[in-house]
Amino acid sequence: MSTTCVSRAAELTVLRVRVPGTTANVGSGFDCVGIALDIEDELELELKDGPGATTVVVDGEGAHQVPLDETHLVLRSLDVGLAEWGGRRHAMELRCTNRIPHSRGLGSSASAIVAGLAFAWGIAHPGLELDRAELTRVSSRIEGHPDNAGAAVWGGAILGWFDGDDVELVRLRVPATIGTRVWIPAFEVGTAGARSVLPDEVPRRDAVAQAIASAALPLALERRPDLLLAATRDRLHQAYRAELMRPSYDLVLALRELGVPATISGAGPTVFAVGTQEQLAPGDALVAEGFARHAPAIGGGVQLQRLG
Ligand SMILES: Nc1ncnc2c1ncn2[C@@H]1O[C@H](COP(=O)(O)OP(=O)(O)OP(=O)(O)O)[C@@H](O)[C@H]1O
Ligand SMILES: N[C@@H](CCO)C(=O)O
Repeated sequence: MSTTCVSRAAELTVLRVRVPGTTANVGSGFDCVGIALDIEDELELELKDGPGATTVVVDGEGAHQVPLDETHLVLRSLDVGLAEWGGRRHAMELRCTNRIPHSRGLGSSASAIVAGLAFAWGIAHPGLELDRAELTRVSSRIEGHPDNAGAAVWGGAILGWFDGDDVELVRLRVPATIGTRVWIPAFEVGTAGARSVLPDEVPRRDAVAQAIASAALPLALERRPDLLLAATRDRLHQAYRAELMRPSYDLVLALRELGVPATISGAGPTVFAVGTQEQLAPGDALVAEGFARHAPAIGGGVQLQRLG
């Protein structure tokens, strides 16, 4: 078994992964709706012969913050993938060009996890296409919920949830007439902290309102943009997190007041909006100081390429 893995890995030189950032929740779809965005990290893993040390080189977002050793999230996820699918660690160099901002609600951690798992798949199964269902299962287990991870794996928009240890995932067909906007602030909010302020129980009227909005959300994204403002209305998480990201929460309220289907992206503090050009236009005219506004296309899923 180990002989097979050594000879397989020795045929590989460099694996390249491109992975999109993602927005989660889209308002009412807490922990289950995600959309990939065309803001991509690009990573290369150079495999060297035999065992030995791993070096990590990071450019771009998080370059001076992420660890450059075995605790790097991509390497930790790669190890989980190798334990799942077989294959062993060689000496290697990991090179990351990061464009997804960290701790802003654009799914950077899920993307790093998916990238590490895609490398592991490439080592364990050279020549085989990525098994996206497997990647979704393992990345969602590491991340804890499938919204960001599922969207990073498959691209486009997804609805995903745990069914025991498995993940049920439905790909949503969002028409090309639907666009997105993100307003990215300079400050960061960690996901763990943003989850810790959520209550364990909510009033029944909020639960009912959330059920109605989240039931309408896939329909609104696929073919009823006129429902997007109502379907993205949240009663479960955004208001509870407002004090952690007051400027973002206020911007969401101002945009929604103008009819723009705006939400907090993931656990924040980026603000996200989705809709037709007509629905998004009032937001483009709004001055939002302290935020960098972008109009990313809806992104594709993780890609694994073998070079040499
Ligand atoms: N490309 C990366 N390489 C290494 N570590 C990363 C990378 N991206 C994220 N991380 C780790 O994940 C942390 C950010 O994760 P966190 O879950 O707080 O935010 P997020 O994933 O950007 O946002 P959200 O989950 O709300 O969309 C970073 O501080 C860093 O430790
Ligand atoms: N659904 C998650 C996304 C962040 O990982 C949350 O809002 O906490």
